[in-house]
Amino acid sequence: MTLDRFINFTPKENREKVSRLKEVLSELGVDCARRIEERVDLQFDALRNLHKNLGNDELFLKLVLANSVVSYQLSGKGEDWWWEFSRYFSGKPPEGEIWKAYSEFLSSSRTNRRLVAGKIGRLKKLEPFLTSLSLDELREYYTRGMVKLRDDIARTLGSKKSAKTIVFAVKMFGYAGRIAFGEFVPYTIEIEIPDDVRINAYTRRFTDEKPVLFWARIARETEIPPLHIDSILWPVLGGKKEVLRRLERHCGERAKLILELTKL
Ligand SMILES: Nc1nc2[nH]c(O)nc2c(=O)[nH]1
Repeated sequence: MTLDRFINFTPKENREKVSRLKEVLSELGVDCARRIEERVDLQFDALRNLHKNLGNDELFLKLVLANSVVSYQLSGKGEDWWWEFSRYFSGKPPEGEIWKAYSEFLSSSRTNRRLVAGKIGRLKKLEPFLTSLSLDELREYYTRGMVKLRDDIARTLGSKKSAKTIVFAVKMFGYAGRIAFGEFVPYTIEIEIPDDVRINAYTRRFTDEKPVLFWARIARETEIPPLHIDSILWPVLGGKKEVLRRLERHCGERAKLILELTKL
């Protein structure tokens, strides 16, 4: 029996704000999340650029997984990191082991300079898993909803299934799968939101509950999977001017609702 059962922990939350949050999210829905992912999120563009330049679906998908598991403690904005990744490997595709290519890449990176030894260690652990995968197996992970992918990466790295980089790898693989296979597979409700600094700070406006638990509940109540909620929130919370311009250009009337979320 855990201590939680003895302590009556009721998270404090701002009910009015949470109620409006749910109304806005429900009105936007998964369709709008998809539009933001594909037309507004600069990370999606970075992946499209890499895919075009590599001309190799299998390598592309594996690089996206590798990059996701070292996407933490960045020294710049996530959008800039994914573009740095895209440009670097467009010009210098790895010819051998991916972790070795990262030793060189991270030593010159502007946006991912911290904890480099630990990040290379994670990539070394991931390497046999990536090497073992064929393009058909990667396709199967994608078309079956990516839960097995999450479980297999978590086991390989010895991480929790809800760890930020694990669920984030699923998010980015969802982008990459769409680009490589030309088919949209929605994220499933059981995969948690990546609990990064942006999402964590935003969650505090509504509740003192753990972000992952809070967004899992909001996901159930709005029927929008947490990773799609992340896609609605994350780009606009970054406040990049280019993102705001794209939002106005591609989301029409719904841009106002999305911007309202940033003011809650
Ligand atoms: N929650 C999210 N965290 C991120 N970090 C990063 O580099 N990209 C993301 C993202 O899309 N969501």
